[in-house]
Amino acid sequence: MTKYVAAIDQGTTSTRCMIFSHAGEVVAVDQREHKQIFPKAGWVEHDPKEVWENTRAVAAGALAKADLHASDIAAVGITNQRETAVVWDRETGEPVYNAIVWQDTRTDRIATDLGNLGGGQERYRAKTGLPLATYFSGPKIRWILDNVDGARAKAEAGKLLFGNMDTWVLWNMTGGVDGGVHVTDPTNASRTLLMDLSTLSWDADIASEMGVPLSMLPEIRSSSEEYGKVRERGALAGVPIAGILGDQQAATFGQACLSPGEAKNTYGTGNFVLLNTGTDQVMSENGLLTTVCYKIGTQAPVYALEGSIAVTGSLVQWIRDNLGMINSAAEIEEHARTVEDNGGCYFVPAFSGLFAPYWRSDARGAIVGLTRFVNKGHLARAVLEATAFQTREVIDAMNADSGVPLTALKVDGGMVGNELLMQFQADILGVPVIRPVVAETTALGAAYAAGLAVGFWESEDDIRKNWAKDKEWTPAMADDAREKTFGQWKKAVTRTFDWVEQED
Ligand SMILES: Nc1ncnc2c1ncn2[C@@H]1O[C@H](COP(=O)(O)OP(=O)(O)O)[C@@H](O)[C@H]1O
Ligand SMILES: O=P(O)(O)OC[C@H](O)CO
Repeated sequence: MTKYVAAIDQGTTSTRCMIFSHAGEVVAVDQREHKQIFPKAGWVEHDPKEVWENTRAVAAGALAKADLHASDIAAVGITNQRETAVVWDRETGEPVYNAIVWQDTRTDRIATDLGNLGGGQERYRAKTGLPLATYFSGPKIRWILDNVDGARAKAEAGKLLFGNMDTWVLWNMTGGVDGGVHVTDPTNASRTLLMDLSTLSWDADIASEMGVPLSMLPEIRSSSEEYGKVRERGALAGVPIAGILGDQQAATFGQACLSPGEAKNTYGTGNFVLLNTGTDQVMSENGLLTTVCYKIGTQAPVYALEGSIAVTGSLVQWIRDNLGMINSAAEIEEHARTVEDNGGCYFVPAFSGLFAPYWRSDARGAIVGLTRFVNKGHLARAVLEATAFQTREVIDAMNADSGVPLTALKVDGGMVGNELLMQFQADILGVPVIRPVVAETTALGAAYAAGLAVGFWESEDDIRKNWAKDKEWTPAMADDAREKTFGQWKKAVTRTFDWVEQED
């Protein structure tokens, strides 16, 4: 009997393959980073072919590290950075343009123009659960078809395919031009601005208004079922691909947030707080998204409220790569520990505008409160505190929308190894912050979706049983100090508004 399940985690900065045991323990990991391409201010691209090469390499790498063969793997799940859009030629398999990444703001004008059509903003939100913003895939597809020579004509002739990274990876893994499967799941489809949240199908009116031919769009299946088998040439040859979840929904699943009212926060390139709302679609009045949390086989879809924050861990990367202030992400904590507090300094990283709860594409980053007193340590603190303050803002919005205050927050992702940040997060929220033993919940969630489909795990109870607490941080800050510093943060945020003129 096969003893393991694999997951491909195609993230914003890297691609990983992880292999898990039945107990949900990590057996092997292989990971490769890909280039971040910044052709101009506000633009962010990835090379889809590099991502696919990395996927193949890490799949082979993880198997080799664990000394396993494809026949030891019961199923593979795919999880991915969401919204990032790839358009490729179905006959050659060649992308017609680089992948336009979720952080990219070039579609500002397209989003504004769509919003100006009759009832735009509200109509989109009511149907798709999303605000019309640069973040989502639909306007990115429109941009490619409008700007790449010959692309629109080819798309209208049925020669081009669209996919988020899940679909691009799945299509290639199942054979590409030789019979690749063109499929997505509702968690990814719900991030395009093109899917009707109630029917889980593409909305023909919106697609037509957006200028996206339906023939380009993948078939929407569930998050947990067999879509196809890995092509014979590849590592993992013949293994069923049986789970797809957008990375934030995968982390929610991997954190066993399987009942209404349970929430998690993932600290990666950005932060994403998801609250499971069960089979109810809760429409936010406070700047959150309504999204599909998961759909297991033929079961009813489960929905979530989401607070998406564009820049958190990537601010630490920026301090490392663009300023050279630290050599590694972990080093930021050492600098932050040299001081008692932020010295009055606040860093609002509105590099891609501001996402939830503001949705301001006209905002840009700002460091405020500077005096000659402020040193490297204060700046390091301000960088880490920015993540915690932004999280507090989306949790406040969530509490207001749901009417039920959160009592504890489960956390995961690359930044949760930062103890200073985790303590400050508990302080600024005023509720405990809890980290699980397996912090790789994104890949684990995709593995669970795939494993459930093939009977490797029997039910969601197996997922609950596998979850175990590693560490908990309890709030230690006085209420007045908390509200004072949070008030200063909110004031700092207003200083970033109205900075850029509309982008063409
Ligand atoms: N100890 C740390 N302190 C602060 N930030 C960290 C630390 N370790 C990693 N990070 C940040 O976490 C992010 C990586 O997290 P990860 O979950 O791997 O990201 P993603 O899946 O979004 O690519 C990076 O942006 C990095 O700067
Ligand atoms: O790849 P990550 O972990 O930065 O996640 C990106 C999100 O899916 C964007 O919505």
